[in-house]
Amino acid sequence: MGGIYKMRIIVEKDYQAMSKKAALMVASQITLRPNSNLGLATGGTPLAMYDKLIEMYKKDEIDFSEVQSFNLDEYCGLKDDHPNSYHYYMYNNFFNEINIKKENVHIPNGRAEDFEQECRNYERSIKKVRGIDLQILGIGSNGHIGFNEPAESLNVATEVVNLTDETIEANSRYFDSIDEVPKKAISMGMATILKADRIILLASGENKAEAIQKTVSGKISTEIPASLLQTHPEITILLDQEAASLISQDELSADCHFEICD
Ligand SMILES: N[C@@H]1[C@@H](O)[C@H](O)[C@@H](COP(=O)(O)O)O[C@@H]1O
Repeated sequence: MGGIYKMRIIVEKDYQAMSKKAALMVASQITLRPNSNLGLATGGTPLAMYDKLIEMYKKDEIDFSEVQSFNLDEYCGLKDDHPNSYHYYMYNNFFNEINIKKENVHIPNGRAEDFEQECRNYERSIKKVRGIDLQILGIGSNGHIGFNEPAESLNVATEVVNLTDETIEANSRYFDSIDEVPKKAISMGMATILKADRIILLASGENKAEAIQKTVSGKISTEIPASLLQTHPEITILLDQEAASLISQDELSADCHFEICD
């Protein structure tokens, strides 16, 4: 079989090399389609990718003027200018340094008066632009993507979600204390994510190795939400060596492409 359904796993030697490759992939997408719709992620992992994209923009190698962006998620209850809100993160780490138009930036409103309406509107705003061309994802150490936490069933569309204790604890490293971490967030659902034409999942470091091993293992479980990515026709898993350290090549499904870069 030619195998159009092929998961690509690319292992780069370290975090910087992984981030550079991710930035090049995003840049190619924008070069091919200047009015691309990008799905964007927060967290520590994509920070160096954003830095590299800023560098490329400053060298006139990419133009974001026609790009639309859609963030995966936002905490409920934090003001946009709270240093831990994903609004603040995106402007502070990326948007303020590039020429994306403010009206083309979409981030769920974690302080909406009517959350259900906000979630429906968010889904509608993605549909209105004919969907996401390229979705960037990180992964939680429990296998979550966006804020789709391990559970018996997962949300299809954008919804308000309860964060698990594990996620609250993991994300408390960005807050002054664990009590300050919001307990709820708005997150794109699994179908919202899986509808993207292309997906790149980034993971770096040993603490992601187990989640990555389960994500690519050839089995799907709602207890590892990222494992559903194995059903996507255009998925690239971009890793550093530590994050890839528990992958056993025998476990990978036959149509998986595995590549180790020097
Ligand atoms: N909702 C975000 C995810 O989108 C992100 O992938 C994850 C991992 O974050 P980090 O990259 O900091 O490990 O954290 C948060 O929970």
